[in-house]
Amino acid sequence: MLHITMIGCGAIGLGVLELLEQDPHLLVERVIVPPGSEEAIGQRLARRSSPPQVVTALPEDARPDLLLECAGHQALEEHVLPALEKGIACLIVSVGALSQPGLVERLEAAAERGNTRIELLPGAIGGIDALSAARVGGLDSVDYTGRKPPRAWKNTPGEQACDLEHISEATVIFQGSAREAARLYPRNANVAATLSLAGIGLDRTRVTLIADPHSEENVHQFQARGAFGGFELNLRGRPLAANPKTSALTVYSIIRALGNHAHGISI
Ligand SMILES: NC(=O)C1=CN([C@@H]2O[C@H](COP(=O)(O)OP(=O)(O)OC[C@H]3O[C@@H](n4cnc5c(N)ncnc54)[C@H](OP(=O)(O)O)[C@@H]3O)[C@@H](O)[C@H]2O)C=CC1
Ligand SMILES: O=C([O-])CC(=O)C(=O)O
Repeated sequence: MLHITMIGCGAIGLGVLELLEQDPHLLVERVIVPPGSEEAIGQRLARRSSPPQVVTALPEDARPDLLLECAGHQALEEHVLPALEKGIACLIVSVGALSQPGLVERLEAAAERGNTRIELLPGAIGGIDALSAARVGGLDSVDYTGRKPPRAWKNTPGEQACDLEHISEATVIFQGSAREAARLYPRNANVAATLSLAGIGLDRTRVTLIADPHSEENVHQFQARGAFGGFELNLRGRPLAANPKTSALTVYSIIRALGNHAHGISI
């Protein structure tokens, strides 16, 4: 059985706990939450059959088999970097954090010193295997469009770009590089960052973000061109009820990745 510590217990974290109850090979034994929320989250988890321990940092002597991040960009600096140094393998979904200059190099160096690995999960998007394979032959362009209902852009700079409550047509709220998208939209542009890191980088990947009052889904589209040929993907993700910014596929992507670590066959 693999022992997992999970960072963050919000929409994704609760979804992961729910689904892992079915799998005897995987146990979330501990969750790391922000200081001040231990009691509320502890009470929420107490109803579960085997509730994880709730802490605000990884205990000094703890050595989980895997550390799973589903908290937000800040958690990489706070929890993932020190865990890698200690030799703990980490899986992350807040991939947009890697747009911060120097963080990729620091994560890589920490993993090397700890003789371990950090895995960037595909989360809400698919096709990362094909895109990163295509990169080997050379890529000319990758263009990404993220389209979500207006409620998914609340508390983002999208509020300054348009009147989210009253738009009647699909409205472009951002156009620029994936690096800029990930910085301005940390909770909505992790897919843009993932595509960039698999493809032609954060500065060359062109991103368009759209608030669309006619969409009930989080739609992720990209086109890639290169020596391999061409590739288009259009993924219509169902948002999680607990967080309209986040697609349900992100939870399933985590379950798949954890299963691949625990089971005899990985796919
Ligand atoms: N790769 C992908 O495709 C996707 C990636 N994501 C990433 O996953 C993250 C989580 O998504 P989701 O679950 O929907 O968000 P939620 O806001 O529902 O949950 C995040 C939880 O993590 C907690 N948290 C925040 N910072 C820390 C920290 N430093 N240490 C421990 N806990 C922390 C939050 O606490 P509090 O509310 O008190 O701040 C909250 O309870 C997103 O912020 C985004 O970065 C999301 C969707 C897709
Ligand atoms: O869950 C999604 O649809 C994608 C998302 O939020 C992100 O890219 O950060």
